[in-house]
Amino acid sequence: MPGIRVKICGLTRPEDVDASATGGAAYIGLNFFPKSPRCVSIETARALALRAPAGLAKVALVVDADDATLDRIVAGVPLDMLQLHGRETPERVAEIRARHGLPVMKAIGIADAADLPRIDLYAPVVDQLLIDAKPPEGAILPGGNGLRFDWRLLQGRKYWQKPWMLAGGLTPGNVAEAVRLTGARQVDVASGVESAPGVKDAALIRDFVVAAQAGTD
Ligand SMILES: O=C(O)c1ccccc1NCC(=O)[C@H](O)[C@H](O)COP(=O)(O)O
Repeated sequence: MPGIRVKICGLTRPEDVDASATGGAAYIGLNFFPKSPRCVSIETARALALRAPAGLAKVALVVDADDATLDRIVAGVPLDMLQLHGRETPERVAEIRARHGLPVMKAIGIADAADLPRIDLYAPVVDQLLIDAKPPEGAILPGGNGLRFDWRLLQGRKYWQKPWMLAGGLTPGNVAEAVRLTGARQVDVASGVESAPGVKDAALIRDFVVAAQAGTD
């Protein structure tokens, strides 16, 4: 069985790229949501993406971005995937995927069982799904809040129609349990590997990747 693939989301500094690569991550996330403490400019994102070694996939995270914004990001940054973390409809997701020629991952917020059908709604139009905690009402950030949902909601549902990642409040201390409970083969983390918002911690990244693999033991 191949190992768990980890995405470290919201890198802001060159040393975060190095820590993700040496720590064994499979993906890095570059955040373009202006209100996020993890937001980077196109110039910074480009420098971070160019620093990533071959095999470390670069994912651009956007929230309800318009075409002009997406055009600038895609033209300026070498990318492997787009992550849509807003209220994009399935039609908009399909449009973005066709326009930019990049694989697209749609984030789906989960709070309770009533949210689960949205996964099947988006599955036909995406390359990957990011199953994340739903942000609380009125939250400034639609993701990256360090909140988890009840992982038991995903129990017994290992095989969606598309590859998927589990996210939301994961930490080095709980990711093994999350993997065991949900059967996730990919996990994503932002705040659980930070020493402060937007500041990744190399030791936490390393511990997180090791702990994620332990979930399959
Ligand atoms: O991380 C952010 O600041 C962010 C802002 C706006 C939209 C999405 C954002 N993060 C998306 C991610 O992929 C996070 O890794 C995911 O939501 C999990 O975050 P966390 O619970 O902090 O690990």
